[in-house]
Amino acid sequence: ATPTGEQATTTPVAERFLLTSKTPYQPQQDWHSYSAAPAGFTAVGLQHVARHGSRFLSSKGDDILMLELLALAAAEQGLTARGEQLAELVQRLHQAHQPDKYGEISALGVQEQQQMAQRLLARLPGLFEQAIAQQLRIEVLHSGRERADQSGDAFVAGLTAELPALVPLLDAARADEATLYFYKAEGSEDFERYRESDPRLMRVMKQLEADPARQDAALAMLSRLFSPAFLSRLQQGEIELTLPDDDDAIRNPLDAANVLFSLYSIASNLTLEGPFDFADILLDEHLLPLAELDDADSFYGRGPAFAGDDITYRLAGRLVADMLDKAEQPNGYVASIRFTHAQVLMPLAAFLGIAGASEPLPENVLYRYQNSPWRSGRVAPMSANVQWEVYRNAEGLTLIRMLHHEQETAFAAHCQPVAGSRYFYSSSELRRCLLF
Ligand SMILES: O=P(O)(O)O[C@H]1[C@H](OP(=O)(O)O)[C@@H](OP(=O)(O)O)[C@H](O)[C@@H](O)[C@H]1OP(=O)(O)O
Repeated sequence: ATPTGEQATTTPVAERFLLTSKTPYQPQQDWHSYSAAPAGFTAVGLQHVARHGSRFLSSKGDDILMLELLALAAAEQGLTARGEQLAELVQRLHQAHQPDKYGEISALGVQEQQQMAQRLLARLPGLFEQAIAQQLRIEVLHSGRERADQSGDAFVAGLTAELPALVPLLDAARADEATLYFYKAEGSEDFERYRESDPRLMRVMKQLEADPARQDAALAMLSRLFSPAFLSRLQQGEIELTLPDDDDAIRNPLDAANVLFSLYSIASNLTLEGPFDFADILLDEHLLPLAELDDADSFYGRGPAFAGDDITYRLAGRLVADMLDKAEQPNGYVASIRFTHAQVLMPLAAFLGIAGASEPLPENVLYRYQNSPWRSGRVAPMSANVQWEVYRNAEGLTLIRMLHHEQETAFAAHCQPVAGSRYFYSSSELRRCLLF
């Protein structure tokens, strides 16, 4: 997959971010190729925010529902040989989550975070040596949820394995819901209302689910696994599988296909616990319409969404203000490192105006892969991150260079970099162009 854009026709389907928001992390640029800071400026700080690393299923559910559907089919001799292969695979995937790995980061997730920390030290060695010499501290913040806290631990382990002298400089990790869980914290009532009942959102999601091509892909996917007799029972609404404390359910072929898509995509995060290989079971051409639906759900639910309305990303302004304040007033800290969720990294990228992550759609244009560059696999893969390197000169001017998944990235077009540079912005310009 190309970090900047996607050749719609030449990129193999498998590279079209089929794993959507479950895409494991890859750094998008080698730091050796980063542009040099303007003359007279040295790195003095880092403001970092990352999604947690690759993980297990966020909660029990999709595994249980699929096991129940497969058992129901098996009891009616309604499984094909491939369906029996799937049943064995899903059983192993379920077992890998026991006794309670739901919501935790996986071994791959630990690796992603540790290696990101090691690349940070490799690209800014002077910054951390200076911090040790001047006893500057590192603030560690997370959303309050386990996988975010675990990711902070992995990142910190990556730092201290290389530089043990950092250990006494690290604050104890603490939750900061206002900036790292804002979509659920107080003040998020308008956003909650949008998610639950906005008529535009309800309309577009209903349209996308009803799309005949998507319905056909779901049926084609399932017809490789279940007998025609069982599938028609599912189509007639004779099968209803629900969960006690979760609104996920299987009532029709699209529900079943979406549950299968969720298991297929999370398997990519569990390669070190697995392997859980869906290659013989699912075809990319059936997965693509489901990935598009999942991306649409994220685009409208926590991405740029509808042109002229910032309801889905307005609250990210709290985090941007926190990052900017701490970049300008370090108060004895060299870095703030933050660990959160896709529900923060998606709106943050929209708020910052990052190209490919911030283009909304007019209400009368439905999200499709053909008419939007937005892909959750590109905007918020696992371990997605925004890093602001803070530079200062002898006059005390503060510049910020942004990295998005470790790629040099411009802020919104209406933010002006300093003369003669593409990626370095004064903090006062960013305050003007982002927060006013
Ligand atoms: O895909 P599921 O249903 O697990 O959705 C998760 C979110 O995962 P994502 O869809 O973003 O890949 C999860 O975000 P994460 O960054 O923590 O992985 C979120 O915390 C969780 O609540 C689910 O989101 P939802 O919107 O509540 O379904």
